[in-house]
Amino acid sequence: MSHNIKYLGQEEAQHIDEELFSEYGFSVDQLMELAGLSCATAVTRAYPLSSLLKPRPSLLVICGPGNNGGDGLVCARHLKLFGYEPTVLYPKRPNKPLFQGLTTQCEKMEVPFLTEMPEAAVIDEAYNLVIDAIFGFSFKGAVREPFGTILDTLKKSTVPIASIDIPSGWDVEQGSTDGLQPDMLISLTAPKKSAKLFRGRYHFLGGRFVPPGLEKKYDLNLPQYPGTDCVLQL
Ligand SMILES: NC(=O)C1=CN([C@@H]2O[C@H](COP(=O)(O)OP(=O)(O)OC[C@H]3O[C@@H](n4cnc5c(N)ncnc54)[C@H](OP(=O)(O)O)[C@@H]3O)[C@@H](O)[C@H]2O)[C@H](O)CC1
Ligand SMILES: [K+]
Repeated sequence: MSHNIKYLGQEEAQHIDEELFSEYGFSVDQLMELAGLSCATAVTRAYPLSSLLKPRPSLLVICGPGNNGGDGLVCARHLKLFGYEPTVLYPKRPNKPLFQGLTTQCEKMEVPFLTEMPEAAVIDEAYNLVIDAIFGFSFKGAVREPFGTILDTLKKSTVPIASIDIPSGWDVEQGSTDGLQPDMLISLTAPKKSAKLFRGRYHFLGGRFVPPGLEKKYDLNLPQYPGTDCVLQL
């Protein structure tokens, strides 16, 4: 789609996020729910149940320690409601009611949690898709464990990866030459600068919650979402 949508720098993305909470009155769990629902919906568009190659509609959702990981938990819960079989790996869990609640919600939805990262060959055998909810727009510096090992394993796996907001391990603005190469990217609010280097098949925009004043202030120039859809293919 040809549209002059703005690609955000890291600080700009963080400022927009802060303003949504401070000036515009949203709460984190509200936006996370909408972001995660967008991600689950985008996955159903790119990988409908009928297109999956394995007999069971199994997905592996890997969640990191920040809000990107929270989006992943919400996404997993909605994908379960949509008929998929997500399994979650959540190795570093923040001690905060928001994330504890999202974890309980997944458990009550009978979404299994793994205790360790499977080998690449096991992932290839068991899952149709990996959802990468490890790092979002606050990622900085060299990857720290256990996520370095997790990302190395993902690079060895041949299962397609759908990344939420940023391919994890990529610099938010500069990307990465030897990093993950996801098949899908779901940009939230607006794409980040590194999204220009995305070479996968599906780029979706989600997070249909931006008030007009904020869109104008940051010149986001967002495309119009069709009808009542919460996602848009870019
Ligand atoms: N406005 C929106 O569009 C919304 C987007 N949402 C999602 O939120 C993320 C951004 O969430 P945030 O919590 O700010 O940050 P991250 O999830 O990217 O990650 C922060 C945690 O990651 C750890 N971290 C950072 N760098 C490294 C590294 N090099 N190695 C290992 N770990 C790293 C960091 O750890 P600390 O040690 O510093 O604690 C953080 O814990 C955005 O991308 C969207 O997905 C919201 O859901 C809704 C609004
Ligand atoms: K990610």
